[in-house]
Amino acid sequence: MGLWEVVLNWLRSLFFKQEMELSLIGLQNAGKTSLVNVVATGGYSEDMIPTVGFNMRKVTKGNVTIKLWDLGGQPRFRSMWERYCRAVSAIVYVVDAADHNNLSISKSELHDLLSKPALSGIPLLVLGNKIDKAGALSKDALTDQMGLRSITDREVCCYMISCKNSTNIDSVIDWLIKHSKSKN
Ligand SMILES: Nc1nc2c(ncn2[C@@H]2O[C@H](COP(=O)(O)OP(=O)(O)OP(=O)(O)O)[C@@H](O)[C@H]2O)c(=O)[nH]1
Ligand SMILES: [Mg+2]
Repeated sequence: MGLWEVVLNWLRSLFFKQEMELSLIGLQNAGKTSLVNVVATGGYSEDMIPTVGFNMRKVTKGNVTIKLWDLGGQPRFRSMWERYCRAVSAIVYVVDAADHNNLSISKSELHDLLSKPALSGIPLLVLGNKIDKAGALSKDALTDQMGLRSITDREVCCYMISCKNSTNIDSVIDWLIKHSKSKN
């Protein structure tokens, strides 16, 4: 990119809204819909209804409008994950870091998804959620158990978060905004 183009893009970003599209993926009960609520309104509830199919939400942060596809994580909805990931700027994969019993299935669903040719190269943000719970894994342990070091064909980033306590939600939003800009 030439200098003139960089300056133009910067000027454009000051005056025009940018849009990005994201998909939120992960097993049922991981906290995907809770994350959408926390990012959109800051609200958190224990009393959540499992997502049937998918929901679409638009959230505006600064001059970036983020279109979020919040997908259902139950087994019957997993076959549609790939379809909703094809056009996105990034895939956000949410894991319940305190649910040790479901980690290996979460890992295999993630690696299955990433093996789809249509999704090659799409940046991946893995979020270990529920770190407020006793027994939640550390980032290192989660990285290990999810096999994240073996993913070398795309940019991979991992944060440990709590939707309940709003821990690290700012870092997530910063990462998302950064990836919307690099796309334009
Ligand atoms: N302790 C704790 N519980 C959380 C946190 N985030 C979400 N939960 C709880 O986890 C449960 C499931 O949350 P959802 O956001 O509905 O999970 P989901 O991934 O959207 O589930 P599906 O829509 O079925 O795929 C709810 O009872 C939430 O209150 C967190 O950070 N800490
Ligand atoms: Mg949901």
